[in-house]
This record gives sequence, C-alpha cells and structure tokens, in this order.
Amino acid sequence: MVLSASSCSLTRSSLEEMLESLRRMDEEQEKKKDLPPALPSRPASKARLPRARRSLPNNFKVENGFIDNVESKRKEILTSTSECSEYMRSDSSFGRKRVKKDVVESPYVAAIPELDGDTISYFIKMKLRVWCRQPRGQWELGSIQSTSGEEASVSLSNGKVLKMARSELVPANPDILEGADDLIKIAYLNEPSVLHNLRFRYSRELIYSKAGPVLIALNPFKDLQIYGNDYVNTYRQQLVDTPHVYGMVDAAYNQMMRDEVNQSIIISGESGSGKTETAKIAMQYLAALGSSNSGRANDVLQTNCILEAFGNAKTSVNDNSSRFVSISFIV
Ligand SMILES: Nc1ncnc2c1ncn2[C@@H]1O[C@H](COP(=O)(O)OP(=O)(O)OP(=O)(O)O)[C@@H](O)[C@H]1O
Repeated sequence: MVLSASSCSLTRSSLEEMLESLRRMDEEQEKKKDLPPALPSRPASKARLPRARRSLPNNFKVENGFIDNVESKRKEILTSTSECSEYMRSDSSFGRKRVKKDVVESPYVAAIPELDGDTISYFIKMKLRVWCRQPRGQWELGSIQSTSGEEASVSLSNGKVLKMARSELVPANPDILEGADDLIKIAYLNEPSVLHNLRFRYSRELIYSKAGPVLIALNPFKDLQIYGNDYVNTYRQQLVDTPHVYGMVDAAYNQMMRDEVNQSIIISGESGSGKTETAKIAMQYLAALGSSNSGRANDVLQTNCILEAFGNAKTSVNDNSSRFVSISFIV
C-alpha cells in the first residue's frame, strides 16, 4: 500500500504539529546563539572590477629576485577571505558615542554606528580583541571581560584592566587579516584598524597599499629597491598586482587607451609626504611606456631638475618642497 504525503499528515494530531513547530523554533534559536550578529549592509562599490590576473610564464626570471620577494611577502601577510568570512562585519563601536573634550577626534573618520549588546556578548564569548581609545587619542588593543550598562571592563594587552565607556571601544580585526594589501579586505574599517594595517605593512617596507581604486603611499624616507627597469617591465606585463605607483599608472594608461578618455592622477598629501617623489616615479613609468628608446625617456625625466630649480623651496618640513606637480596625458 502506498500512502501519499498528504494523507499521512491527516493522521497527525494538531497537538503533535504544535509540538513539532515549537521544537523547530527551539532548534533555530540554539543555532542562532553561536552565530555572530548580522552584518549591516555595505554600500555597493562603484569601483571598476579588477583586471583578470595573468599567471607568470614558466620561463620568467628577474635577476634581483623581485618576484620571489613579492610572492614571499604576499604569502606572509596574504589574507584568506574564506577563512575570515565569519569575521566579515562592518565598522562599528559598542554603545552610544560620547565625545570627550580631551579626546583627539580624527576628521577623517565618519561617525561610528551603534552596536547592540549581542555583538559585545559575541566578542566576550569568542575572546575577540577590541581597540580602546585612550585619553590622549591613541588606541590600545584589549579584550572585553564584562559589561555593566554603558561601561565595560577591558583587559589591555599590557596586562592592565580598565573600566571604559563602551563608546570608546571599536572592534579589532583578527590576526589573519593583518597586513592586507587592500583596505577593502579588512573586516572592521575603523580608524585604529586602518592605521594598524598601514603600520604593519610599513614596518615590512611595504609602503604601498590600496583602498579600492585609491593607492596609499607612505613616505619611507629612504631608498627602497622597488623601482627601476625590472619593476617597470613586471608591471607593464601585468605579472603582479601588488599595490605600486607603477601599477596605478599602468591602469590609468590602459584605461585611457581602451576608453579613449583622458585620465588624471591626483596626488595629495601634506607637505613632505612624498607627492613630488611619487609624481617622479609615475613619470618614470610613463616615460618607459611611451618610449622604446631609454635615452629619450631619460631626457624627459631630466626636465624635473629644471622644474625643481624654479619651483622648489626649502621649508621647515621639507628641504625640497614643491607645489606645482600635475600629470595629464591626452590621447
Ligand atoms: N618613495 C620615496 N622613496 C624614497 N624617499 C622618498 C619617497 N617619497 C618621499 N621621499 C623622501 O621624502 C622627501 C619629501 O618628499 P616630497 O618632496 O616628494 O614631498 P612633497 O609631498 O612633494 O612635499 P611638498 O608638498 O612640500 O612639495 C623627499 O625629498 C625624499 O627624501
């Protein structure tokens, strides 16, 4: 005899059905307890999709071991998005934001959205770290031990336990995200996390990072062996996509050729941050792109000396301060 599914359900009493649905609700509640609170949605990116990455040809070799270096550094710090997906949540702080008079507020960071108690419970349970704003504006790593109302007891990495307002705490990223080459990859995009990520990279002489389509360059104040013909050729052939001025100029150049639309490269930063040097590096790449004859490329670059002779001056922050750099190239 064959019973259809519908005839089976008729034999169940309504009490059984009610018990069954209660049991299912209980199970769902249990599952939810261990999950992190839902992520607030991020705004859709307006950036162009990155180019497909070409793989290295088998016979490719660079004498100074650049590729080896880059690849080993990438492996050292590269983040695996799948491993980190459980942490992928957007910028947030715990509790209402209170502005203290003696706290230095960064003008670059938007108001931090409020987070509910569930997230704090999750952080305590999973022993995740938080950044704690100190009275003079600096940030310290710590982990929340307990909360009471708007106050939290936080154990700092130096062993001290402090009572702090919840609004002075923001989530820190897990170690696995440390040193991501694009800030888009880090889960918590708050001020201390961004600064920490850039410092982490800078300490490893990785002065370039990306923030989506924007390149962040930190002044190394020393000569790094990351420029020159080998590097130009590597970026020209698109063998690597690590953040670099060459990579950014290459993208602008290719976009200009593909779309037949003029491109502008805007270099901004405070005096002495390295705008002029960055512009020269960009020019170096453009000269190499536009000239098969390295003599002519050098002639173009030599014009910098003349420009600097007329346009530069010594200031209190920069011995070779200039204010006239702009690059534009037209099809
Ligand atoms: N990529 C770099 N590699 C090595 N040194 C650098 C680099 N960028 C900057 N510097 C160092 O920092 C100094 C100041 O840089 P630069 O003159 O480019 O700053 P700037 O932002 O153009 O300043 P200003 O606005 O005053 O003209 C340079 O003279 C150089 O010593």
